[in-house]
Amino acid sequence: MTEPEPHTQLLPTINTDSAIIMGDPARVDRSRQFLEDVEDWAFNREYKSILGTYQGKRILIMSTGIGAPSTGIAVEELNNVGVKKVIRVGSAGAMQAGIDLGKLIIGEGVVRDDGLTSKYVPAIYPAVPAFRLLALAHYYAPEAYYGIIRSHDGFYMDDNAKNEAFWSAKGVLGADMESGAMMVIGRQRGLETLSILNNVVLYEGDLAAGVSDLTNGDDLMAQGETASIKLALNILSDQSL
Ligand SMILES: O=P(O)(O)O[C@H]1O[C@H](CO)[C@@H](O)[C@H]1O
Ligand SMILES: O=c1cc[nH]c(=O)[nH]1
Repeated sequence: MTEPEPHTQLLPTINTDSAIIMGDPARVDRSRQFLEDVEDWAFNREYKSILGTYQGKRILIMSTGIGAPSTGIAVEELNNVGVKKVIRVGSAGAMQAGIDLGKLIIGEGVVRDDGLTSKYVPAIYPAVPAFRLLALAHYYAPEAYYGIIRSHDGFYMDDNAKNEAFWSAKGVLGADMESGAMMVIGRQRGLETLSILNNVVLYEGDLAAGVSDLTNGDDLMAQGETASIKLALNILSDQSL
């Protein structure tokens, strides 16, 4: 008998090639309302998973916890059970002035400022999304902000302001902690990936306060979260895939 994956508890009997991942297990619960025929799958460590259908397409939604290592495990275990397309629906801090709260930032590529992915492939290897998924994002959400994002490892770093000023000046749009790992490891395993981020911190705003506002359901951020989940569902259920 096939054993469940050790961390996510997934099995090939999830019977879908498409998954949405997100850091926060509570966001998985908030995603239920958009699916039909919802089935709880597992909740082990930080990995909470549900299955359901959206416009006839069966889709897995699963949390990964925070950061590259736990996301790397999630991507590996998704691959082990037959998932081929993964979209991250995360939160981010804006790195350019003028990107309002709740606006969507979609990565055309990621600055790999994490510790894990260079253990897979050298740092000169690009972290990029799948063109097919990115093209569908443009179709369903032409108004989103598209560009380079930065995935980092340290939320409470003494040199945050300096690093953000540096990468902002290079044109980076927003920061998260998982997109780079998902894209690099996903690409190594032959998966198609995309990252859709809901802005929860204005550029040069208070990082911790922004994340708390998301937890407390601030209106603009809640709307951004809903928009990001629906966009991922529309892409993964598109007939062209
Ligand atoms: O809201 P999630 O998906 O967890 O994403 C962002 O929020 C967390 C930090 O507060 C990090 O995981 C970051 O990438
Ligand atoms: O600024 C932010 C906000 C959320 N998550 C991050 O990684 N950075």
